[in-house]
Amino acid sequence: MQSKSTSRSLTERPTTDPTPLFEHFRGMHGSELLTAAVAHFNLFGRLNQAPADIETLRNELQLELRPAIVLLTALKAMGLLKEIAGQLSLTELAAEHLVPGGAFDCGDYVGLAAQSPGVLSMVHLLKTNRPLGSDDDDAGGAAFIYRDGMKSAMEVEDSARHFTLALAGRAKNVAPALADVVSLSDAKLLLDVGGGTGIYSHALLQKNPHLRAIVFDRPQVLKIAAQMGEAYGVNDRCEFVSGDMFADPLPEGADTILLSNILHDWDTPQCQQLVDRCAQILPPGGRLLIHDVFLNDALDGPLPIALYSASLFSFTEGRAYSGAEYRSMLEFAGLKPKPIVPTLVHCGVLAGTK
Ligand SMILES: C[S@@+](CC[C@H](N)C(=O)[O-])C[C@H]1O[C@@H](n2cnc3c(N)ncnc32)[C@H](O)[C@@H]1O
Repeated sequence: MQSKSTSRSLTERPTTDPTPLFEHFRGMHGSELLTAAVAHFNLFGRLNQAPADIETLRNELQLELRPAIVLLTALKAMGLLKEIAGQLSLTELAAEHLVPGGAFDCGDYVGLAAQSPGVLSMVHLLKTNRPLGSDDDDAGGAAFIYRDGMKSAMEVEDSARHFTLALAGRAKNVAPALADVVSLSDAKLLLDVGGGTGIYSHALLQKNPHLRAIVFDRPQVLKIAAQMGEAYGVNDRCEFVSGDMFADPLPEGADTILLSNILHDWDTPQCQQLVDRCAQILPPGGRLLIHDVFLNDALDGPLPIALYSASLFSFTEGRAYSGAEYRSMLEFAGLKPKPIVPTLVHCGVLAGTK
């Protein structure tokens, strides 16, 4: 076992900001969604006829609410659609360049990508509203999410390891920032629900020598979290508890609960269920920390978050939510939201106190 003196540090931020790398990686969803709208859904031709509200549009396009929000949010963030009093219409840019038959229409040019594998896959996902890997018997199951009855990659050692370690790349960079901006000087026990690598807990433990933590996740994932905890020298104050965050009792006694990159994996009823479950076990004065990305309250950007939302939509049953959406979940659960504090890579922390 590594001694504390040689443990790796999670208290120092990286020298350079890795955010552009994440933006380039997620940028592919921009072309997929634009091409889908132009060449598969004829969205610009349709909206050129008349403005429409989201319900009308999604009925016509045969889209459920989650894919419709993902697609329309991205197009608004690209400056192609605007929404006034609930009515979606074309911006000047889209009206001039994306309406079929227009003098300066470039739709056929965008349509060159119509049959590319990424676009076809996105169109399929938008139409079916099911995450990658979840329905195909030959696929390994959905990444990052597990609930009763679902085929999940997180239940199988190799795939759980693969997906969990992939998230370590972001966590190592962002966790020092989270530990910087969240003051846990008065906290005693942190519960990290769906903690994954546990790196956010490990950073908070390194920053707060009096703190103890419980990382709660699926059994195969916790193998990685325990190895990480050892490397970061915090396992004497960190416990690893396995369970299903929807069905099993959450470990009690924590004054602080962390939901880091969890709610964006789920649709709104599951998000509310998780926030409620966390709120129920907090003592008065306790806090729930939502560490995530945040769309504008009008669901019209920022573009990097709108494109990340498409990535979340593809892999999971969730999407990116706005601060307003999260605040209403907290308030519904009886928690008082505080202002969002940025961390890194477009993430921020929104605390709700009981
Ligand atoms: C996107 S990852 C976030 C991991 C970590 N909190 C982070 O920010 O890097 C989602 C985590 O939730 C866990 N998870 C998904 N469904 C779960 C369930 N029903 N019960 C417990 N953990 C679950 C996954 O195994 C995964 O580690």
